Parts: sequence; structure tokens; C-alpha cells
Amino acid sequence: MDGIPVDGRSGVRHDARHDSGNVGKDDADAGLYLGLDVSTQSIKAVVLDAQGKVYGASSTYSTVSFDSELSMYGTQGGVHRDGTRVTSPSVMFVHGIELLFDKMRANGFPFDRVRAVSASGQQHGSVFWTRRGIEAMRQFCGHSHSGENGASVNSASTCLYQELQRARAFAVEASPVWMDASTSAHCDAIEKLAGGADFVAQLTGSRAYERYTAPQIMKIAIERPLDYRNTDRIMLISTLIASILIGDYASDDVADGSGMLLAEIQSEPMEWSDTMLRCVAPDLRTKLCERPVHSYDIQGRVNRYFVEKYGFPAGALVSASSGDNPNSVAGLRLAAGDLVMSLGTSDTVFGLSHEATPTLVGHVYRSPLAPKQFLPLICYSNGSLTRESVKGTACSWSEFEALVENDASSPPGNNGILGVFFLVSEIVPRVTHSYDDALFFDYAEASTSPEPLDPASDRVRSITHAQRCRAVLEYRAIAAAQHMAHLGVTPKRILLTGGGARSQVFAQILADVLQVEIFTQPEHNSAALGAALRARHALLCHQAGTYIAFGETVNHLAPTETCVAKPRREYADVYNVMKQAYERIEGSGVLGRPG
Ligand SMILES: Nc1ncnc2c1ncn2[C@@H]1O[C@H](COP(=O)(O)OP(=O)(O)O)[C@@H](O)[C@H]1O
Ligand SMILES: O=C(CO)[C@@H](O)[C@H](O)COP(=O)(O)O
Repeated sequence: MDGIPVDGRSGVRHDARHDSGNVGKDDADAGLYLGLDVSTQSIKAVVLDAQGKVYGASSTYSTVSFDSELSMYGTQGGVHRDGTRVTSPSVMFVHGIELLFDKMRANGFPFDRVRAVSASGQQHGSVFWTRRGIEAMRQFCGHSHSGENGASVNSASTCLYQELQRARAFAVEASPVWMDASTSAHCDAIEKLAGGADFVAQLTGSRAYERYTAPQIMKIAIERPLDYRNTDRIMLISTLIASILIGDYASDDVADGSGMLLAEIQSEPMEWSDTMLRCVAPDLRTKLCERPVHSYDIQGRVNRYFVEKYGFPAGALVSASSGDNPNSVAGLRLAAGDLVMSLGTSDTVFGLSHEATPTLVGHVYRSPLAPKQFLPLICYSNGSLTRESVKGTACSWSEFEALVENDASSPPGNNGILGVFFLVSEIVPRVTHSYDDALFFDYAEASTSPEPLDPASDRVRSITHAQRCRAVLEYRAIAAAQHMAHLGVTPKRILLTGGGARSQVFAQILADVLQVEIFTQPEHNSAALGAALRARHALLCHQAGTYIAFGETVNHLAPTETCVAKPRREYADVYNVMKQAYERIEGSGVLGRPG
């Protein structure tokens, strides 16, 4: 690598390398690094000090929940659902960041010590800017808001989100998000036009999946041609956050950009694929950033609006944003052989690789840490919300844990019952419809009959609440084990993260099913932690004027992960039987397409 691409091919307009304002080496010891994670249900902030250690009384400095704290948007679990269409208001993400900063300021957070900031975002979701929207933001963010130091903005808005609403900044006000499953026809069309599912996978790292940005764009271009024509720039949700921080268009980064189905996974520098762009929508190249930038690129400085309102230093740098899973790679400081299971709204399984070997199941993204590194990943949509629904509102997580662990009806192996949960449509296996209840199988019988048990049968009616609760955990562990085996992945250890990583019982089930040790770290929000570490990495690369290996910037930090569950040999056999049964059930096609 010849130095970090600060501008030029990154599409960033100004080079802060030689003029980094208050971000000097001399005062770096007092500096703080801010990581923001805009995920499905909430926004979280993690702050690190100059040495990369967590700053503040608790590891997550502050959070904003979309449903409860921004209830005016009427989301449930952070989204609006209309059949298979799932969206979130684009402006809610901007409002959420401003509310988060308000809360941090009320807590006395020293914004003036922030040296660099980076964001993480739920992957694949897209934002459609109008020309007048970006112009309004440039105007609003580039002028004094105190009325003392420059021309005043011709607007009554006191907050950026209000100004974006006033200017109708988004041609499509509801961002399609990763839970959307309404684009099956568009996926089929893209694969057909581009040269087949396998070709698309080899080129982009993944075959077409409903939640990917390209089919979402195609759908909007077909169904809302005027809004599409009115769109000046399409960007990922993570990139929206970098954009509002710099007050201008930021570029998508290579890691989150790999989840768009538009970029060539192997190209360096990463390029949009002409083949894909042509298949998806007219003039698409003109509506994207020039090309995805490295995740450690600097995108600009925190804009004047945030400087004046919250007290950020004028030179605080904004590094490229990335997706939540790529950010977790940074937050967990992944080593070779480590596998992550992120139990957030989605469940994801991923690791690092030096080769991109895409298949028709799962995805390959670019790593956010190094140029020639890849991130193979499998994503499941029946994650925490499905577990919450099985738990029920009357039962707390600790009661849920006690029930699964102690009830006589639900020992490991669940007394012969395997549940398969598609309470929302699923990504792997690809199931485009949802079921009100689990499909239950008697797994001893699956070799002769892979059909689910009759819901009206005595066997299903006698399934206890404890068995359902165990079944939803065992299902995830069994399915993930089989999908990993298909991809040839044999983890040496598993790092758990996300809200579900709080569950000791789940960790033990994973250890028993996969027969590996399970680790967690105190900060379950590894995505925000990773964003903060990446902000620091980007600043250090920037100061050095060259790429520095991410590992070198974190290897002085003590390991924070602890082993929370060890595999118990005595349960390996029962889980092997369950895994074989699941293999037959999924292989029989009764569930849906493999991936
Ligand atoms: N003790 C627990 N056991 C299992 N799941 C939990 C527990 N505590 C919280 N969760 C789940 O964690 C989810 C939130 O995880 P999080 O990683 O913050 O999601 P996201 O980043 O997608 O918004 C909630 O939906 C909740 O169901
Ligand atoms: O679609 C994917 C990964 O491909 C999801 O993992 C999203 O990135 C959502 O993340 P969470 O909000 O569940 O963390």
C-alpha cells in the first residue's frame, strides 16, 4: 500500500492530512475516539481514550432506542412492516444521532476531546438523497448556528433532522432495511440479466438476496420512477452517518459496500461493476459515490453545526463508516481461526479469510481492517426478535434462562423435539413466507419422514413452554453448525456478541452443539466498540501518512474476552443426531431453498 487514500479516488473533497487542526500528536493523550452504532433497534455510542481503553462509567456510553425514545416515528423493533416490505424512516437515523449527542451533552461528555469519530450501521439498507436535500445540508452545516461567526442559515430549523425534513431531503423517505424480503422477483431478474446466480456470487461475493441494496434499488427504480429520477445520491445507512457528520456526501466503504451487490469483490481499489450497474437501474453510476473507499480512509472533519452545538473540536476527523458486522470484526479484534456469532436483531456468523471463495450460500464481504482480507458471513433473520416472541412478554430473560436450564421437560436434546422457527421470512434457508408458530419435528423419525409434526397432534400440543424456549436456542445452534460445516468452516473458538450474548444458557448450548469454547467480552456492542477502534486506527494511519496494520494499533490492549462456556462431551452424541436430522430435513426441501 502506498499511503492512505485520503482524497482523490476516495471522492473526498478536502485533504485533512496536512492540516488536522486540533488533532495533533502533542495532545493525543487527552484525545477520545467516538464509535456510533446505528443498528436495527437502537443507536449506541462507545468512547475510547487515546490508548484505546473504554472511557466512561459503563462500556456503552449512551444509547437511544428508536421505539421508546423516538416514538413519534411509530416503529416496532426499529422498523415499519407492510407484509414483506420492511423500512425505517431515513430521517429517524439523523434524529437519533442528534438525540444521542443531546443525551451525552446532558451527561457532561467532553465533546471537545474527540479526535476522531466513526460509525457502524445495519447493513444493506439504503438512503436516497435529493439534490435539494444535500444542498440544504451543506448550507445548514457550513454556516454558523450561533449567529456570531458567519452568515446565518436561511432556515427556521434548529436541528439538522428538522432541516432535512423541511428540505424533503430524501426522495424515498422510508429506507428499505435488511429485513425487507419484498424483492424476490428483482433478485431473480438481476441474476438472470447478469449471467446467473453463480456468476453474480463470484463477481460480487454473494448471489442476489432480497435485502441487498441492488434489488432494493431496482424495485424503487421500477415502482417509483419519478422518485428514482429525483435521487441525486444513493448511499448505505452507515454512510448516511458519516455524511451528516461532515455535512456533505461521504463515500460507502469497501466492507459495507460489499453488501450492495454492486461492487467487484476482488478488485483493488474496489470498483463498482459495470455489469451489475447496467442490470439494476438506469444511470446508477451517477447516483453512487465514485468508488467504495477503504474503511480507514478519512472522509472529512466534523462539520460546523456539530462543532458549535456540541463542542467537537473543529479538526475532529470523521473516518469512513462501515457495516455493523465488519465493525464487530474490529471490536472483537478477531484472530485467525476465530469465529463470531453476533446475536443482535439478526444472527450472523462470520470470520476472516485471506481468500474470497463465494458460494451460493452466505456472503463474502471485504474486511474493514486490511486491503486483501475478506469476511465470509452467514445471516439469519430469525434472531433476537424471534427469541423474544417465543419467550413472551410475561417472562423475563432470567426466567427464560431458568426454565430452559432447569425444567425437567427440556434437557439438552429437548426430549426428541427439534423446532424450526420462521416467525419472519428467513435468509438461510431462503424461506420467503413466515409461519405463526415453529415447525416441530420428532428428530428420531426425520430419517424416514422429514415432514413436520401435525400442529394438532398430541405430540405437538404437549410441548411445554420450556421446550419451546430450548428449541429456539437449539435451532439456531444446530442450523448454524450445519451451514458452517457446508462452508468448510471449523472454528477453533467462538466469540459471542450482540444482545443475545448475555444469555449463559445459549452460550452453553452453542458450546455443546459445536463442541468448542465460547467467549464473550464485557462490551456486547462490539460494533460501536469497533467503530471507535477504527476511528483511532484511521487517525493513526492519517498521522503516519501510510497504512498501519490494525493489529499494531490494538495489540497493546489486554485481551478482554473470557471463556463463558466449555463443550460438554456427554452431549455431543445427542446433538450429532439432531444435526444429522436437521441436515435431512433441510436437504429434503421441506423448508425452502438452501440459501
Ligand atoms: N439475556 C438475554 N438473552 C437473550 N437475548 C437478549 C438478552 N438480553 C437482550 N437480548 C436481546 O438482544 C436484542 C438486542 O440486541 P442488539 O445487539 O442490541 O441488537 P441490534 O444491534 O440489532 O439493535 C433484543 O432484541 C433482545 O431480545
Ligand atoms: O443483513 C445483515 C448482515 O448481512 C444484518 O446483520 C444487518 O447488518 C442487521 O444487523 P443487526 O441490527 O441485527 O446487528
